[in-house]
Formats: sequence, C-alpha cells, structure tokens
Amino acid sequence: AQPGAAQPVPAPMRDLVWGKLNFLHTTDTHGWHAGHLQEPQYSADWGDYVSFAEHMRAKADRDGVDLLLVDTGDRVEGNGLYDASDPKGKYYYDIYREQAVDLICTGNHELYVASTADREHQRTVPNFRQNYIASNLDYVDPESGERMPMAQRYRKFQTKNQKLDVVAFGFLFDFTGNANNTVVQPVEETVQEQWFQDAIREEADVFVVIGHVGVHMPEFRTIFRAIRKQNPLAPILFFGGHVHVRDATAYDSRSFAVASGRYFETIGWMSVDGELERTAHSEDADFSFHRRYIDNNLVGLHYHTGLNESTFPTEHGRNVSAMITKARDELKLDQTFGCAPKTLWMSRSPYPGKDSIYSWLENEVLPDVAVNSSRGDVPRLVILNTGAIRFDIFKGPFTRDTTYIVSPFLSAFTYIPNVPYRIARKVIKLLNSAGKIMESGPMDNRFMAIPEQLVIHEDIVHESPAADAYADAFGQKPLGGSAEKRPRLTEGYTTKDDIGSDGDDTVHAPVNFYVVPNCVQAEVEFPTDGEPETVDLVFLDFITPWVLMALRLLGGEYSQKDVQPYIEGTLTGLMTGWIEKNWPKDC
Ligand SMILES: O=c1ccn([C@@H]2O[C@H](COP(=O)(O)O)[C@@H](O)[C@H]2O)c(=O)[nH]1
Repeated sequence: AQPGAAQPVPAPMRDLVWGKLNFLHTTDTHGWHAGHLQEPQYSADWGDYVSFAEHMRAKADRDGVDLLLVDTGDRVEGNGLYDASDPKGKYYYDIYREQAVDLICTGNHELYVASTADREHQRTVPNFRQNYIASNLDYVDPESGERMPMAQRYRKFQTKNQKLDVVAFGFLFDFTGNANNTVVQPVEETVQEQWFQDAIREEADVFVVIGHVGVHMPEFRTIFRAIRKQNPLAPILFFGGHVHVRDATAYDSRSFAVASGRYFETIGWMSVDGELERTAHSEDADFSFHRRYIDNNLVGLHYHTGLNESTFPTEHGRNVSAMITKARDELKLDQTFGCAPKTLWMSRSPYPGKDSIYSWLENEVLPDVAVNSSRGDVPRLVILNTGAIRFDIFKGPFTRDTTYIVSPFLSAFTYIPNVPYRIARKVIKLLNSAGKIMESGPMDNRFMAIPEQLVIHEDIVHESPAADAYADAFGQKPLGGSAEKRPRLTEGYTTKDDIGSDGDDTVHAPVNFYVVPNCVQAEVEFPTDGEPETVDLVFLDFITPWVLMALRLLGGEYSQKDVQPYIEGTLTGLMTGWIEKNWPKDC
C-alpha cells in the first residue's frame, strides 16, 4: 500500500474456491492503481496486486492447475495518477504494464478522446502484444488514415500447466461516443464476421470472452448464443465490466459470467472445475463454477495467500509500489485545495439532501461558478448530468488527486441563449424521465447518470446500515478474534447476484444506495416574483444531444449551431476554484 494509506481492519472472511482453471479479474480501475488512500478496505495498490498474483501463480504451479489474469478496460480517467500529468498517463502506462495480464481489452474510456485512444494503441497494445484482444474495435492510423484492428481479433493459446486449449475474445459494448480515430463495430455484426465464425470452430477446451460489457447487457447474450450454437458442450466463461458493480450470472449450466466492480476496489475471482478437456465434454459432464469479489486490501490479500506483512510483498511488487509513490510525489497529488467540512455522498445519502454531493453542487457551486460575465443578470437554468460526478468527497483534505477522482472529464458548460421559459423549464423533466421517451440505443437517457444505475433502478435502503451490525459468522471464519469476540463489521459491499449473496470475500455491514436523477438543475438569477419570459439554458457539453432532443420533443427547434460556449474552463476546474475560495485551507 502507499505511504499514508489507511490501514485495513480484520473482518470475517470467505475463502477462495480453486478449480482447474482460475482467474483474477480487474475492471474499470480508472487510474486508481495507487489504491484508495482514504478507504482502508480498498487501500492495496497495483504493486500489492503484483505480489498477490505472483503468489497465486506459484500456488497454481504447485497444485498443477492454471491461473490467468484478466482486465476488461476503463483503466484510465478518474484518478490523478492518470489524469494529473501532461500528457495524461505519463506514469500510469509504465506502472500498469508491470502486472502480467494474460487477457486484456479496451473500455469506452480509452476511446472518448482521440489522444487517449492513440496512447492506448501506442503504449498498452504493444505492452501486451500477445494478450491484447480487440474483437470489435478498429483504430485509424493518424498518419496514413488506414483503418486496422486495434489488436488481434481473438487469441488461441494453451494454459501453462494443463495445456488446456483456450479460445478468447475481447469485446466492447456497442459504444457510440468514441473519438473518430476508432471504430466500434456493433456486436451483432461482429459475430457474423467470417473470422469470428472460424474462431468459434477452433478446437477449444474452454471459450473465454472478456469484454467491457455488463454481464446483463444484451451484447454478452449475443456472443454467448453465437458460441453456444456451434459448441453445445463447451464451457464458456465471461468477464465483464462497465457498469461498476459486482455481479455474476450464468447464461446456462455450462457458462458463467462475472463482473468485478470499479476503481480497483475489487479483485474478481472465478474458478471452473470438472473435466475441461474437450475430449471429455459430454451431455453428462458437470462443471462447477465459483466467483468471489475480493476487497482490495492487504489484510485480505494476506489471508488468501496465507502470508503476512513480511512474507507477502515480492521484490517486484515492492518496486511497483515505489514507482507509484514516486509518480504521486512528482504529480503533487497530495497538494490540498481546501478542507471538506463534511462527507458529500453520491448515492449513500438521499438527493436532495444535506449530505448529497448533487445538492451541494446545485445549491452552492453551480450558482456561483456558472456565470458568463456578459450575461450575468440573465436568468438561467444550469443543468449538470449526475454521471459527470464519479466519486464521493470525504470530509478532510480535498487534494489535486481528489479533483480528478470526483470529476475527471473535460466537460465544459455550453448554452442556448434566450430559450422561452415555458419550454426550458420542462427540459429537466424529460432528461430525468424513466426511460419512456429516450429509452434505448445511444440516446438512452440513463447514459447521463452514473453507470451503476444501468442495473440499480430503485433505492436500496437497509434497516440498520450503520457499522454497529455484527457478523453472522456462521460458517465463516472470523479473521482476528474468536467467535465469542466477533469483530465489528465494517461497512462495505454486501453483493446479491444471480448466484446468491455469498460472493464477497469480506462480510460487511451493508450500505445504502439511493438512486439519483440523470440530471440536476440550478435556477440562477430568477426574478423574486413571477417567471422569466426567456432563460439561458446552460448545460455540460456532454449532454448536448439529449438536451437538443428534449427541446425538440417540447417543440423547440434548436440544433447544434444554436449551442455556444458559456464559460471557459472545465467543471473540474470550476469546482476546484470554488473549493479554494470557500472551504478552509487547512484541516
Ligand atoms: O465526458 C463525459 C463522459 C462520460 N460521462 C459519464 O460517464 C458515464 C460512463 O462511465 P463509465 O465509467 O464508462 O461507465 C456516462 O454514461 C456518463 O454518465 C460524463 O458525464 N461525461
């Protein structure tokens, strides 16, 4: 872990179940390779993961089974370690490559901005040349304009110890927000391509599909159906992501799918056991699948390896942790802009509410920063999509790192001047409508909200979410403390997926999740009496297509040419400026 990172505390644990073929999985790490310095439960860093994987591989070798590492994209955007350098990722690419990832693919965040996609192609693809898979993604060379596969379309290889034949694919969901130096082919089309049809006819003991795709998204179903049609008896394993949740499902009795959360909070574990060799595949062959969501902290990593503080870190792992420390120092990520007077939550506290980050933005920040000096006294509606905010603000120092953690995007405020208020006032309602109006495809209005809400549609409120709940340690091993003197449970994930509610490796007290609207809105410079005739409609540029669509549905004929820049600077910069001005400097 990084110097100064919060110390994890022991908790009741569930063991990993090993099979013949085993996997460790990361997804949507978004630059959090230093770990969560303020959250003990997720405070291990990428160097610790390197040590962990080395011990786990050694165990696999000793036991004659196989272990593969998977990463399903969105490695960038969302943490100072990636975002704070110029160019972005100056340190991140070299840190990330130190992990021996066997199967890796691209997420949408590697593609929003052309220069990010260029760097992915120039750095990460060659760093993982044999292992990077891009089944439905092309890259356009900036010099020649030539369109080429981002990486190999699929990978066929043999596992180290059992020589199992694996055919692996690497997909991205049907993403349309990519910069124009990449092309994402819809999954429905890809599975009809000749190369794919040939690949699923290769001799394989196991098919592995990694994808930046939620395990309940239709894209994985499409791929599953295509492979299964040709291979009725083979095990098919899926590793997904994008939705930022811990999740698992099975598409049939010979398939299994797992998604491993977000922000390097989770290291996913999947194992499959049974007669995996294709010669043994039959109607009667029984495969067993297991999944575990490992909280990324040293107490847990020591537990799963049976090691301790002195025996756990490998030389390689220590060196990677040191690379991260050096990068964080050089990037001055601990530089403090202000001291947050209290914790502001995205989903753990209701909106609107005194502890909601969105209420804080709506009531305090937006009215103060969304000001165009030449139109300062014009009444305006300022709309922010909730997905623009990526993480909670914890009470205490708000640092350079926090700015990117909370809002890594380059989104700026744009506006349409003088929109009749009778139309403008209804826009927020349409943007927040529960999918009735703009409900599918790239214009699904849930794409304006946080990714978790693609699968969580209602509040999850527990009767006693507080940390004073105690373990129901029946059948679980108390780690540090006897059954009589059970450890107090820390708050954390209490995942329920299609497999059950025993997926998390650590037994936690549950936390609440309150659904938030797709967008929030501040009314600024409104007359004290009556309504304005017209208003400036101000919004983050990311949601322009939805705002234009909403206006059109309301009878306002506006197009992209009516949208103008409102103020200079990004939401991130404006918010940080507000914090510098309004919160105490020292904590
Ligand atoms: O410029 C941007 C880009 C994205 N968003 C929000 O992020 C999610 C996608 O997040 P993932 O990590 O890929 O799941 C998108 O739906 C938007 O809500 C944004 O606000 N601004």
